[in-house]
Amino acid sequence: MEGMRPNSRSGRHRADGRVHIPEVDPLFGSGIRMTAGWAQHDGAGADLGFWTLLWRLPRLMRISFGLAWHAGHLLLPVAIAAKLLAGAATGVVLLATNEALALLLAGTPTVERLVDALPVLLAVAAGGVARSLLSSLGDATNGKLAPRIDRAATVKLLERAVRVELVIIKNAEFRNLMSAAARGALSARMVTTYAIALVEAVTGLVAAAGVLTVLHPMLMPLMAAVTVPSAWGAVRMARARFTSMKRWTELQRQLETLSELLIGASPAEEVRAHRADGFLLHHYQRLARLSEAEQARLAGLEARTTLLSDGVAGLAKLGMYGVLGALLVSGSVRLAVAGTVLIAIRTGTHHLTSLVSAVNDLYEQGLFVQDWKQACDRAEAEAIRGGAFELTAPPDQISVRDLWFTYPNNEQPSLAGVDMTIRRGEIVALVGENGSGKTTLAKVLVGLYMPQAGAVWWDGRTTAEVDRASLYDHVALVAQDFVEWPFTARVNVTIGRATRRPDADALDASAAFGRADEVVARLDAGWDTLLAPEFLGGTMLSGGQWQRIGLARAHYRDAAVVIFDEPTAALDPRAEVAVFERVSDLAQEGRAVVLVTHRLASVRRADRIYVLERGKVIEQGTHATLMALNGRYAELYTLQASQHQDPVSPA
Ligand SMILES: Nc1ncnc2c1ncn2[C@@H]1O[C@H](COP(=O)(O)OP(=O)(O)OP(=O)(O)O)[C@@H](O)[C@H]1O
Repeated sequence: MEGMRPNSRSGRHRADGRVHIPEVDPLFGSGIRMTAGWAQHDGAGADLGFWTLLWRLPRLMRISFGLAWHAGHLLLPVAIAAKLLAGAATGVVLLATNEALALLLAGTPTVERLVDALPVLLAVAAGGVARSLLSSLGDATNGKLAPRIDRAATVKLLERAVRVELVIIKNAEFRNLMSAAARGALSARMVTTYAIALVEAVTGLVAAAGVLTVLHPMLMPLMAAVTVPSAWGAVRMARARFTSMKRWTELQRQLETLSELLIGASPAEEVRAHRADGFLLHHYQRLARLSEAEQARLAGLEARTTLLSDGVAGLAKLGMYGVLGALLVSGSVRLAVAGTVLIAIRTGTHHLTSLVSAVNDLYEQGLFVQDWKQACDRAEAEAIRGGAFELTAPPDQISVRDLWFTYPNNEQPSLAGVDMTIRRGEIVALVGENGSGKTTLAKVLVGLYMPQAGAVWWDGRTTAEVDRASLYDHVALVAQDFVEWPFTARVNVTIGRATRRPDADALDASAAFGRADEVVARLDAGWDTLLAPEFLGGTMLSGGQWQRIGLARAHYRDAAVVIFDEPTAALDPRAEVAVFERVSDLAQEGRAVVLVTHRLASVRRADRIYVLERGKVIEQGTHATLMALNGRYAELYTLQASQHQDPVSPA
């Protein structure tokens, strides 16, 4: 337990700030909470005293207010001003009430006295109406502002995230920050909502306290004595709810995971065939009971806290009545003032309770907004910063010299001193065992990753010198894990070059290249079929059908440098042969083709083959020279070829 500090019975905070649930769950081990960035602030307020929260609030609110100003300009000041004026109206209503009571209770009630009190009574009513109108104006303005903040925060995060270097966006720590930031974008609107509620609570409280002080200096401490127990109850319950939420959120996520597994489409086959349904349902019930127990515990605590705070407040009220009575008897206050005091104390208690809960909510949501800010700043700092040189024409040759590349958090380099060259009109094949660095090399070649040492030359410029967007303009990529866009078949191909004007001939040619024409012909709505079974009317494609669509997309991109990373892994033999023939055509048309594959029969036609092992090129040459060399390539090739021969029958 070194490096931990006790927090609650349900969990401990480690020195690194992550939550550790001590009980080991039979399904989730020590909990899934620790992996999710957004979960780290849930219940954050539970660790701090109320005054510490108050002290840290302005810094958190500054970020949200900046965003609110950017999203809605005057809307936030208008909402705050409306709530301030509503608070002032509360003060006016209290003072007018006091006047009215003074007039009405000055002696035995008569019609004249009532008539005299009428203007003041009208002022009480008008003040009440004004307060409601102003408060509603504040709420309506905030209602207009909140979705704008939402959009502004989310769009800012998306715009920045999409420009981040690939190596960073794939990093686990950055992914956690992004997941917290996505939640923070939603929290930004809540911070302003709670801040406006806070303004209303503070002004209401100040109005009540101010009126009491004006009436008699002794009355303000009286209100404090009556409201403090309620405030204590509110703080205690807010804290208890936070602490409980830690456990509840954890259980809730586990329950959601189980219910997704039970009703989800992708695990459905295995859930049935392996009869996992009973197992999953049993654990769902078990965890749901835990969640129920936690909620029941909280309800019990709430009841006890309310009882205690109400009891103490009752005693305080008794004392207050005693003091009020003494003041009345001694003639220090009039009967009318005593009536106003009771109303003011009720108003003050209400606003104090709202204030406490607004501060708690503000702090917790503010932490998420801080994550959003941090993620936006980090994304900006990690944005792709290419050189200034615009690559208007495609390169004639790409070459790498003594190239070294190590992924962040890896100790071993994935590329260690690689030399290679590819020219337009050539097919270069990268082969080697799993993890030898083929995919990494292909990505470094086209500027998706930047080498730590050595350089990738696109003609006379390195990838670091050129503007990266202009470089990507000349690249088409069929990645191993190519994207299955949840859009129509047409968009799935044309997104390869979304800026191109619709061109039916080009679309047909690309479909023919990847043999996607056969796939589209079988779709109910042809090119307009939605390829996303998760949406109504969507269709599901097989792995090989998707691969054909991916190939068509790369062709539609019409780029001079084409990377094929295992382009035929899911294709049937006929489609595979056809695709490899068309890959040769691409080279003959003057493109530079990099082919990463384990199907060695298909690399025989390559102009050069590079054999990689642990990030190094160990052999290179044509198929014929490598076979003659009788090294690793020849060994792998012979091994694969032998799979196609009939087994020798035992004599
Ligand atoms: N995003 C990543 N983060 C960290 N390490 C990575 C990442 N991608 C690859 N690696 C590591 O880099 C090395 C080379 O991986 P690479 O994907 O380039 O191999 P490959 O030759 O293409 O393998 P395969 O034939 O299995 O596709 C491996 O050791 C792998 O673990």
